[in-house]
Amino acid sequence: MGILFTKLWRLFNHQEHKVIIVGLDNAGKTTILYQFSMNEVVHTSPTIGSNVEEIVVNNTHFLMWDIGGQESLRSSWNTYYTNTEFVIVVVDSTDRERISVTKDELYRMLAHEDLRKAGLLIFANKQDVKGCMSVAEISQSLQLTSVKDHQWHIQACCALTGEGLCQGLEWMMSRLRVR
Ligand SMILES: Nc1nc2c(ncn2[C@@H]2O[C@H](COP(=O)(O)OP(=O)(O)OP(=O)(O)O)[C@@H](O)[C@H]2O)c(=O)[nH]1
Ligand SMILES: [Mg+2]
Repeated sequence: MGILFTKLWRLFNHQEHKVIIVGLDNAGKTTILYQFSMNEVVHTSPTIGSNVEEIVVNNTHFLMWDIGGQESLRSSWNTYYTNTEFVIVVVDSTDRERISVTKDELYRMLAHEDLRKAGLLIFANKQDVKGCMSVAEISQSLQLTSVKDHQWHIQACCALTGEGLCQGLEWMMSRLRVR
């Protein structure tokens, strides 16, 4: 009875799932947010603060916060963590020099109490650029197999064409279904 009630409540309640999109500056976070919300590539400039959009997929509502990734802004990412159900980390797959910085930021985030239950989706973005890091390379650099206390998934994508973005969303939806 309890489970049935919970499922019915979710069905009619249009519960919103909070998502934060983080990653280093220039990774493609804002481009991804507007591909999700408008289905087009917008002209971006570095985000100071954040952008927020509601994305509805098959009656599932996500409230997505895209947060500026410049170094000076990263210390305030934690002000967005409360009630976050999914963290999307966007990686610029062409940026080999800074993948270790992404790794440090990733583990700092995962250790935060407010993100204890959050799922982790990693977008390996800019796959259109020749010579970029593959999903396997990024997984290894980020040591994703050592992440045991969060559900995680890594997805190759190109925010300019939208390729791979839907698969990322589908993974989030699949996590919601098994709850
Ligand atoms: N080639 C290529 N360029 C991309 C892709 N996604 C984003 N870009 C470009 O990367 C640049 C940065 O994109 P943004 O979306 O502004 O990056 P951001 O992560 O929001 O950056 P901050 O707001 O500074 O944290 C822009 O010039 C985008 O057009 C992609 O998949 N491929
Ligand atoms: Mg931005």
